[in-house]
Amino acid sequence: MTATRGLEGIVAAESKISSIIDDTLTYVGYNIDDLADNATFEEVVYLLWHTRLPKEDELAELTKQLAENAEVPQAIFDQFKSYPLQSVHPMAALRTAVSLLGVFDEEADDMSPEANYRKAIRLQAKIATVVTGFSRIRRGLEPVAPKPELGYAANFLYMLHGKEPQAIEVEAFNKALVLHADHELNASTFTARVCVATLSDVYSGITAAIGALKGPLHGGANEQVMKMLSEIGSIDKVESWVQNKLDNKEKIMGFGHRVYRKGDPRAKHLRVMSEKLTKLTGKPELYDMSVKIHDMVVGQKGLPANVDFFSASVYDSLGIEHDLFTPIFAVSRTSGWVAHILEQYANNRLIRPRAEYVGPGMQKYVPINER
Ligand SMILES: CC(=O)SCCNC(=O)CCNC(=O)[C@H](O)C(C)(C)COP(=O)(O)OP(=O)(O)OC[C@H]1O[C@@H](n2cnc3c(N)ncnc32)[C@H](O)[C@@H]1OP(=O)(O)O
Ligand SMILES: O=C([O-])CC(=O)C(=O)O
Repeated sequence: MTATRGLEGIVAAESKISSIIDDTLTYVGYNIDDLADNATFEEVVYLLWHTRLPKEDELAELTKQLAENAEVPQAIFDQFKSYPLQSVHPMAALRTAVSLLGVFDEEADDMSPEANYRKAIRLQAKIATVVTGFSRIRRGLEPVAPKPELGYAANFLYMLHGKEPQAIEVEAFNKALVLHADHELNASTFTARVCVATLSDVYSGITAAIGALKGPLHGGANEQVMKMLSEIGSIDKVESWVQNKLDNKEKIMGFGHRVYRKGDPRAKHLRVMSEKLTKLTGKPELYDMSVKIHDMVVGQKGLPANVDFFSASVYDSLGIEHDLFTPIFAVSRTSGWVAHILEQYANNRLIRPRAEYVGPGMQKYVPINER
C-alpha cells in the first residue's frame, strides 16, 4: 500500500453535480461562464439539487420557500451576543450556529429524502440570516429581518447593510454566489461526503464542511488575499512585497489550484466585477494592485489566480467586512455541499480509505517501570 499525498489525482466518487475537465468547469453540464452571465443563484441552487434547470413555477416555488424559511431561532442570536465578539472568527460562529440550527430542527435525524430536502431548504435559507446577523450583532446592531420580496443575493446585502442594494451590487454578489456554489470534490465537499457517508445527518455534514472551508489553503484564502492587499497598502509597494515573498518561497494567497493548470475559469468574471466596482467606490488602486500582483505571480511562478483572488476586492467594494468573506463562500457553497450530501445518501457507501503505515515495526510491550 503506497499513499498518494493529498489524494492528488485520486477519483473518490462518481457525481452528476459538477465537473472540471481540461480547466472547464460545468455545473450539471452547463458551462460556468454561461451560468455566471445569465443565472440567478436560486436557479443554480435548483440546478445542483435537481440536476436540471427549473421551470418558471419551480423557481418561483424554491424562491418562496427560501424566503419563508429565512428566519432563525432567537437562540442563535442570543448565543452570538454571549461570545467574545472582538476575537471570535465569524467562521467559528457560523460553524457553531449551523450545528445549533440542527439542535432546533425537529427533523434533524429524519433521514427520509423528503425530510432531507426540507432541511436543505431551511439551511440554505437560514445561513444567510446567520452570517448577516452575526455581523450586525458584532457591530452593536440588531439583525435585520429578511425581506421576502428580494432575491437571495439582494436579501443578503440588505440584511447585512440594513438598506436595499443597488443593481450593480446585486449583480456582482449574485455572480459571486453562482461562481462559488460548487466545485466537484474540493476539500470541504469531500469532508461533507465523508461525514454523511456514515449516515450522519445533514447538519453534521455542513458543520464539518464549514470547518474544512475555514482553512487558508481552501476558502479562508479570500480573507488572506484582502489582508495581503491591506498590508501592501499602495501600488508602489507591490513589487518589493511580492518579490520578497516569491524569493522566500512563501505562498501568495489566491493563486494556485490543485486541479486547474492553465487557470481558474471563475477568476475572469470576478476580475471584471472587481474593476467595475473598485472604480465605482473610488478605490481603483485596489484593482490596479491586484492586477500587478497577478502579473508578477503569473509571470514568475506560472501560477494563475484562483476564485479567491479577485473575489476579495469585489467583496471589499461591496462594503463587506474582510473576515466575512469566507462565511460568504460558505453561504454559496452550502448549495453544493447539500447537493453532494443528497447524492451521497442516494447511493451511499461508507468512505474509509487506508493509510500506508510508516511507523516502527512490531514492538513488545514494556511495563511502565521498565521504560
Ligand atoms: C477555493 C479554493 O480552495 S482555491 C485555493 C485557495 N487557496 C489559496 O489560494 C492558497 C494558496 N495556494 C495554495 O496553497 C496551493 O496552490 C493550493 C493549496 C491551492 C493547491 O496546492 P497543491 O496542489 O497541494 O500544491 P502545493 O501546495 O503542493 O504547491 C506546489 C508548488 O507550487 C507552489 N505554490 C502553490 N501555490 C502557491 C502560491 N499560492 N504561491 C506561491 N507558490 C505556490 C508551492 O510552494 C510548491 O512549490 P515547490 O514544488 O517548489 O515546493
Ligand atoms: O476545488 C478545490 O480544490 C477548491 C475549491 O473549492 C474551489 O476552487 O472552489
